[in-house]
Amino acid sequence: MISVSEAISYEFVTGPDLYALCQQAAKIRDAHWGKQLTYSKKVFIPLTNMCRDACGYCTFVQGPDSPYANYMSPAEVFKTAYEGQQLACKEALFSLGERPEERHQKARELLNNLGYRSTLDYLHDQCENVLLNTSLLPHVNAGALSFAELKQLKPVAASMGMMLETVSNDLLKKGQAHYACPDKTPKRRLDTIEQAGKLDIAFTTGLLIGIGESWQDRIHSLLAIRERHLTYGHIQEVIIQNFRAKEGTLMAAYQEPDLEDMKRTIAVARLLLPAQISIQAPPNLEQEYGCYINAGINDFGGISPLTKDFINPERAWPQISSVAQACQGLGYSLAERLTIYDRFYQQQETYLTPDLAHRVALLAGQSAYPKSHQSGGVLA
Ligand SMILES: O=c1nc2n(C[C@H](O)[C@H](O)[C@H](O)CO)c3cc(O)ccc3cc-2c(=O)[nH]1
Ligand SMILES: C[C@H]1O[C@@H](n2cnc3c(N)ncnc32)[C@H](O)[C@@H]1O
Ligand code: MET
Ligand code: SF4
Repeated sequence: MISVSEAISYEFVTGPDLYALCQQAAKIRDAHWGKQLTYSKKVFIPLTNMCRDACGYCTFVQGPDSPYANYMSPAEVFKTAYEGQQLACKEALFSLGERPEERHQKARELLNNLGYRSTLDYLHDQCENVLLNTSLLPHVNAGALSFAELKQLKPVAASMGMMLETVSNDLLKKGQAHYACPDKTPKRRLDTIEQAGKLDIAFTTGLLIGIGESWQDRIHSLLAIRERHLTYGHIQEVIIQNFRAKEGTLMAAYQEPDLEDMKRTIAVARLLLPAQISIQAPPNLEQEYGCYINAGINDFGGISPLTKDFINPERAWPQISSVAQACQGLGYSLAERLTIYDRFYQQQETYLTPDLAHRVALLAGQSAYPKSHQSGGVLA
């Protein structure tokens, strides 16, 4: 693993050529993860599209005056999860806006109609709804959370996540991606990762690429994740996600990162992070997603046979068979995994309640759940 001083001084951008960098990264990936890539068969549950933040790239969010602003009802949550189960999905990905009731009267009213005062209390109970009525494992992506909130959710989610996005404070300024986003301050994001570590939650995080951050910011973001993982050992995957420009947003005309930029960032992530952390990139946000394999990813994240990617609804999921073909063309196989990686399931007393551990065991029996490839400490 590269040292901090090496990482910061390393001239990843102008230095090693992209081909050599990718080869180095792929070698580390092959040594740790073997010739197998993974994905998780999931349904997307956009519990609410209201939010107190206003990210300059987001089309998921709906303002209080929008006719589409909503909370899903318990019946809708159940229906989505149940239909997913019928299609052999094993993950219920709860992804939602952050604390809308703290900003919008409309959100308070909608929540009140459901019998709640807090979105996170409602989220907790809807994870329970999925657990009580289906075999799916909830994964919670609810943005920045406190120690108490993470602790409350731990018994009802097999894993959780939150994109760090970037450690750059510059993007909080007027006209930038994170202006007017109290939940996107690097401090709150880093604190969430830290608290999840203290609570032994198998955690997903990641970088959003091309939202105005510099190369140095990307390296510092990766190092910040690495530092916390070296303390707590809880980071299961790091997503390298490319920004997609959307009509009607502040960043509609903003340049999207190109494939080279993505490949270089993926390779750098693979070189900077411990090998046991999975590197994921979504296959629906890039036509040439097969190229990510050569840059060192070992995972494609959640793919749904039922629901669209509500955050990028115009970007359809590729067929799982097409992803498998892309893998095979490069000498890799594609296997299904669960939302919690095997390494954490192997430490179930720490990371899961007995009930969740039992459910993971049942689902693992239904899929070729990839086992951890190598043991070893967090420094592996
Ligand atoms: O379909 C999506 N899934 C997203 N996922 C889900 C992910 O694809 C998988 O469900 C997880 O890898 C399961 O382990 C996220 C999960 C997180 O914890 C944090 C951020 C994301 C972001 C997305 C996203 O933009 N679109
Ligand atoms: C779930 C995650 O999706 C990401 N996200 C939100 N909007 C976009 C976009 N336009 N392009 C790519 N990713 C996006 C954010 O980083 C959020 O945390
Ligand atoms: N609001 C959360 C975040 O931005 C998760 C969903 S984003 C559409 O991290
Ligand atoms: S990206 Fe997440 S936090 Fe930002 S506006 Fe959209 S829902 Fe809210």
